[in-house]
Amino acid sequence: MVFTPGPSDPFIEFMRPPPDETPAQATARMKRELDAQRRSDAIDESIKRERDQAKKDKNVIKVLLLGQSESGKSTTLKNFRMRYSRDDWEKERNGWRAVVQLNIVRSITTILSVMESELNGDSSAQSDEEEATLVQPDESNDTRFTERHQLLMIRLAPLRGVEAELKRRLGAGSEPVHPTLHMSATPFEAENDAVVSNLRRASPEFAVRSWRDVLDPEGRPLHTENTPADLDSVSDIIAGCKDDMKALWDDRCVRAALRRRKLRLPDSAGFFLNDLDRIASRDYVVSDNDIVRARLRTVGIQEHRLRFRHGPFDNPKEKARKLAGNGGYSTWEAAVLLFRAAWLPFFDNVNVIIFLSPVSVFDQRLEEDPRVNRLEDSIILWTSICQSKLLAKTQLILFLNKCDLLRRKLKRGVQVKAFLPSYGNRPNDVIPVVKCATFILACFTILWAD
Ligand SMILES: Nc1nc2c(ncn2[C@@H]2O[C@H](COP(=O)(O)OP(=O)(O)OP(=O)(O)O)[C@@H](O)[C@H]2O)c(=O)[nH]1
Ligand SMILES: [Mg+2]
Repeated sequence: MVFTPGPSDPFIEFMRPPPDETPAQATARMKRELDAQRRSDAIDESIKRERDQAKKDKNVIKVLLLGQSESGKSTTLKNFRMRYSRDDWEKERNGWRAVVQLNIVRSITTILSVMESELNGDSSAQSDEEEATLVQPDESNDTRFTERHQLLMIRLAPLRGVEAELKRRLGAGSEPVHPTLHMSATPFEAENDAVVSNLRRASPEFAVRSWRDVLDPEGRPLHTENTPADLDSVSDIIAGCKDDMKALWDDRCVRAALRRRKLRLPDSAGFFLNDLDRIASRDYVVSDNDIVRARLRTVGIQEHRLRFRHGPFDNPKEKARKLAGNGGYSTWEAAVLLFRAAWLPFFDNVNVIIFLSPVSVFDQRLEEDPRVNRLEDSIILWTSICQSKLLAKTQLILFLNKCDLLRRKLKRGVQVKAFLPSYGNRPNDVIPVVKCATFILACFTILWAD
């Protein structure tokens, strides 16, 4: 629309074409005016779009899921998506098959490596006080490996190739990630990376930037070279090894060797060896529970949009207002951040932070920095978050998870005070341990609330 001033407009004199204007000059002038008008319309349009977006954003809650590696960020997000983003969940279901298969194969190859070390006479992990209490009374020389075990190892050797193949496929969509400076055990500020650089060691765990990169909308791994026949060949080998895998996992010599090396596979991420009958078959169908339990280390930033009929954190009054006001939906934007040094830029405009702190890790050390106790690392991270001025208006939510693993660990007789002397003589039970962790972590929120 071209602007035409009215006769009383003071600008009319400026806008009036010169009396001696030639037809060519008139055409050029009109083109200039049209261009100027187009630019002006475009600016108006963009202002309108921004206003509309700002109105929509009022209903968007920005949430960050934070926590150390293996704290359960991806699992928490999966639980939300399973419930609130069911269509996408269903589309990705088959894509998880390769991840579960990789989890199984990885457990088996871990066992094979332990057997190799034992047969080569490599010394097992140093025994300590805890381990001494865990050694079975009947554990003796008859738990040594024999020719039968060697035969099992030979028959299961093809699984090493399957592991490499599955990694190649899953990595193809997202480029596997190698540990870097930013994966260190530090608070999230980057300058602390230098402190632990000399202690860093390579992490053996396969990782991808985002699980969405490896699951296409059709529910199959993204890698274009993967044909259904390729996928079937992996399933065939795994199905063919089922009985041997079961024999390996049920073997008492194997269990004894794992105990000697302090490897508790059932408590480790992505453990599926008790489900071999169901999973190691050609027609395996991935269940919801399998997806939630499947372990795929993610080291990138993932952003997801979830729509809630009413927000998960709404109070009843707010809920009623939303139901009346905008059709009852609010959007929850979740980002899972992993590199600690990458957290800071995302703190701007974030409404909620859900911080995951596993309580079962009091006796574990970080893989990326074996100096650091995992529970202490969680406390350091949480403190950094509570102290951040950028988060002064952000709601902080603390999830203490992995209580089931804590219960199992305490039941086995592992003593909290052996790892955290300050725990003192409090009872070695789940509730007191969780209360104690809550107390310590809550202290920081209160301390820095001002
Ligand atoms: N038993 C038990 N396992 C859990 C719980 N929460 C998470 N897990 C498992 O812990 C493992 C690690 O969880 P993830 O969600 O992958 O952890 P993450 O924080 O995303 O880890 P990174 O991707 O390495 O940063 C997975 O195998 C989960 O199934 C829990 O409450 N109990
Ligand atoms: Mg993850």
